[in-house]
Amino acid sequence: MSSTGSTPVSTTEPSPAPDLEHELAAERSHLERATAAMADMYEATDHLTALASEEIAEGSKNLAISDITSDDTVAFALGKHRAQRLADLRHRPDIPLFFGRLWMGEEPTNPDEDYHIGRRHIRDESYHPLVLDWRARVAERYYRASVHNRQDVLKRRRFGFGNGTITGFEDEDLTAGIDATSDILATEIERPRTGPMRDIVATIQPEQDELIRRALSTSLCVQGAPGTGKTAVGLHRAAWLLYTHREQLAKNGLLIIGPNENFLRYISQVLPTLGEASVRQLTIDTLLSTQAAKHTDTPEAAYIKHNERMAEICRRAVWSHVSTVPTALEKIGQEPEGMVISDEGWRWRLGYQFLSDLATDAGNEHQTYLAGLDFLKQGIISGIRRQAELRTGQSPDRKWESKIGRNPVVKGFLDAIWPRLKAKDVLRRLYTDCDFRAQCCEGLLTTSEQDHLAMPGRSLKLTAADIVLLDELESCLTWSNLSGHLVIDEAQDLSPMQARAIARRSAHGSITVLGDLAQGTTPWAAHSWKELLGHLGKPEAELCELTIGYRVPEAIVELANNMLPHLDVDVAPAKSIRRDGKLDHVHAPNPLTGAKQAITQALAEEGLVGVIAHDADVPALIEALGPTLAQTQRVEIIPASVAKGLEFDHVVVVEPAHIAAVERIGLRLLYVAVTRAVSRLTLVHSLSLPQEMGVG
Ligand SMILES: Nc1ncnc2c1ncn2[C@@H]1O[C@H](COP(=O)(O)OP(=O)(O)OP(=O)(O)O)[C@@H](O)[C@H]1O
Repeated sequence: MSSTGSTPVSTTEPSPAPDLEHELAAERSHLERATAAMADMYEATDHLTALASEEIAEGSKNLAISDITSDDTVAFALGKHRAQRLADLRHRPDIPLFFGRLWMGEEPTNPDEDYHIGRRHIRDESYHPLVLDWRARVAERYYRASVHNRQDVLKRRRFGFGNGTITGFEDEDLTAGIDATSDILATEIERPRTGPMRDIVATIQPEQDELIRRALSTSLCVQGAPGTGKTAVGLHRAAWLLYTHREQLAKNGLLIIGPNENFLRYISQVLPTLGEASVRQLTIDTLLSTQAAKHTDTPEAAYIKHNERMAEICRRAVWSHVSTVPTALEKIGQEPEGMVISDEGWRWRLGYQFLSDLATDAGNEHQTYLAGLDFLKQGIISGIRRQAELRTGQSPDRKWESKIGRNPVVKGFLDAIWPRLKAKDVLRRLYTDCDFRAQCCEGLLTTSEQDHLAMPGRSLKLTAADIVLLDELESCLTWSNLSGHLVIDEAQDLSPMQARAIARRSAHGSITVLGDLAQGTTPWAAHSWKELLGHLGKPEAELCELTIGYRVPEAIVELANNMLPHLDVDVAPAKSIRRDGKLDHVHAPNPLTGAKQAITQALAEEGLVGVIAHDADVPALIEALGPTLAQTQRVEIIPASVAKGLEFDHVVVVEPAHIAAVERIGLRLLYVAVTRAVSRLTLVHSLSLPQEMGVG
């Protein structure tokens, strides 16, 4: 295949070689036309939306604040839409308007169709497409067609770009029957990382495209070794879903959930460059509001609170408040045979059997506590209404019904048999009432485990795990909100209880779960996707595995694969498509001085340098490096616990044995750290390297 240098080269052309310079000039002029057409689209959008806003503003003149009308709401929405649309149409010279071209048909010399493929649709004044959005149906062939399955494609062209202009292209003749490799793809994958994550829209691989374009109704779980493109797939899937199901998702929402703010910052630019600036990207803590926690659990308490057994304990804690009919009748001073309700001279009787059947149905047929209470109340009102209809021959109205609902006997009975509950009160009772706790935890937690839930005093000191439990309790009381589609990255780290909270937010939607069991570093990290998918409420989700590594070069992948058998998970190792890259290990009596030298050397090359150390070693490292190195734009110092998902051209891992020594998860933290390297990895150590690394 051709190279992407400043001169275009084409090697796989079937027929007489075209005049490449002439072709390049034609492509550049197409780029100019597309750029001009996009500027026209910008102008037209600006003009139209400004007119509509003016009209609405004119109509709202002289209105008082209290007169806010639906027009004002429309104006607000329109303003927001306008800003987004204009931002999307604004030309950014650093983002090429197209990256590929497809010729389709049967006759290689006379194609029927010819499309340029880019990040967004661009049309000329007569609505003729100049660039097709990569998400359009026909563009799928750009990613999937091969010599083995041509899908009507005759030729595929990939463009090389530099400084906002086309520097070259390479052509692939799909009718020639020979597989080809792409220099443009290789260059793109090996390009130095200079900032946040980029989109991969120009070089999406067939196995990735397969996942990106899976139907909205399909829930997917993508397991993949480090650097196999899981995050990239998740983000491009989000963009594809929004394009294909815009209206539906505008109503029901699409959310991206990531492990921490660092990670969200790193991925934050991908969707906006794909024209999707309004997607909400949240950490799991923001989604569940756990940052509001003012207190911290002991590790033992946190572990128990995140365990799936807590789901049943919460269920019992709520439903155990339901009393029996005889107890409730006694409590409100009524006879065991039933309840007598007086209302404006009338006396209505509801017998024991009627009440008992109603209470049983309320418990059996309603999955939430408050829905059960409502069913019971409505049942009592209907029972009385039926008697009223028989006696008076008339059907009472709604006003009468709500009066009966407020009747002291009816209210007293409902409070006694089915007291109104608040999630916080239930949690407080679980933590402070020893007998109640024992009753709810029976057969689920040992007594010493139960003790970790105990809390002295009456005031609830909420921890992050407590907030997740409140969410669970809340869901036993009433239904939570639902969402259209959720993309959950680094999902292996979710606890069963966090997964259940997510499940409640996507009960009627679908999800894309991305992760790597080998990178699980929370105390409750998943060991099996099947189990986690069950907690996420999607046991039927399709499980797929990606194994081709696009980030980590072969020599470093080999090191990571040495560690894999020691990580206690059953996942496939990565196969890197990158033959470049360098792995060094430097023995330094003082690892801080060694790190300083390694960073200085790393800075001699292009790209970002990530320095990863045991969390506790980070302050000393920053001090040792001094302000010049520690604050260099190209150097980032990362505690091992938050390195997940990130990548750097050169990674310096400081004292790997310290990281590996972290209880239970040390080796996995080290596995994550070494797999952040795009080109070069230096291991700086004074202690012996952990033997699981299999390094000399
Ligand atoms: N088809 C592709 N073309 C070009 N670059 C790609 C492609 N697929 C993935 N990459 C690049 O490979 C790197 C790794 O991708 P990504 O972060 O999505 O992997 P991951 O599987 O989520 O990794 P990890 O498990 O380590 O977080 C990124 O820089 C991404 O842009």
